[in-house]
Amino acid sequence: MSDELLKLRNRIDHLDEEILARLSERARCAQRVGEIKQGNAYYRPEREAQVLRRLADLNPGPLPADSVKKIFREIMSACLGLEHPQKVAYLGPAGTFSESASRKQFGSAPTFVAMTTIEDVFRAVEAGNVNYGVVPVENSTEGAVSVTLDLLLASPVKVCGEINLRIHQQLMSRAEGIGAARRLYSHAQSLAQCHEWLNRNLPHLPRVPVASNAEAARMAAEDPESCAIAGEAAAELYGLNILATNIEDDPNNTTRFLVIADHDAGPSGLDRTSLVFSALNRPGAVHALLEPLARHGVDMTKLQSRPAQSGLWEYVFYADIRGHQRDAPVAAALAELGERAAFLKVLGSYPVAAI
Ligand SMILES: C=C(O[C@@H]1C=C(C(=O)O)C=C[C@H]1O)C(=O)O
Repeated sequence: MSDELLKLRNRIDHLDEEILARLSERARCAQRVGEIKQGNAYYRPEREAQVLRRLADLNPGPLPADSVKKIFREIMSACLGLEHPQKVAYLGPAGTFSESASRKQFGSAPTFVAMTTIEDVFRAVEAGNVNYGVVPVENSTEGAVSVTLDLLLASPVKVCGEINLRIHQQLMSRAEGIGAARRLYSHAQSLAQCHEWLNRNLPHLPRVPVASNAEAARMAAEDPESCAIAGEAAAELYGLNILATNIEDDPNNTTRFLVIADHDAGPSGLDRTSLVFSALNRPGAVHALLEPLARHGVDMTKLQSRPAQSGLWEYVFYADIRGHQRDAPVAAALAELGERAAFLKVLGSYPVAAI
């Protein structure tokens, strides 16, 4: 081994010892924070977002800010686990994009529980069987997830976080090439998202829609004459070879998830608030409701309508606005909106996705 290589490796060993000593000190601080919280919510998404944003700003390189955030995401995950072990429910089965989104937000320390339906995720949080739930709320190409919107209206849970996940689709199989494949499994939505790529590259391979991407990967693991389209996590879980990467037709395809809990988040300095309200059925009613937001300078980042369960042609509106409900302009605008609306429910304030 060259002298220089040896020296560099010794230096890295020494730095690792320093990092480990500091990590242990950090973990002891977090343990003490946990004792001070005395059973109140241990997970503080606003604080985690601040930590990630601050370190990304301070980052001197050469590591990219994204790598720094991922490393600190795991450090905080382990520290939170020391304070109190966390349980997170998501829309299963294991290996779906919902699981990847959950890990992106919580790191790998919690116990992740796969649920069969979005409603089961809500019920698990409401019953206190888990601390947090992760549910998809909208996709950049498919639009809103209406089941989630309806459950948010009816359920007492709060929104305490958001997660944006880029959806990358991978072609995978047990074999090392596509030659022997007789069929392709995937969820119908993923087949649609890769439609053009498939028409170009595998026009004659029969496409078989199944219940989820993860199920497609599981079936491809059992059937050597098949392949599947799913996310990277599913390939890893079922030991499949990735034959073609990122085959989705729209490279910006993103799904937004919400984190639900029995509490929302404190102000982080860069927040969003989700609300749902209904308008009286008269001309100009929606405009009158939104007017206070504009007057107080509160930006709206989403407005979506859904038919109300109560009556024919009555609508409820889901809005996301910038800012925390405790920020003065947001609080003033919400108070006025509440007076004018037939119904207003603030679903929660939470930090804008930091990772
Ligand atoms: C240490 C704390 O508890 C948790 C762990 C954090 C961390 O490791 O930095 C940050 C926020 C909390 O989710 C805290 O609240 O400060």
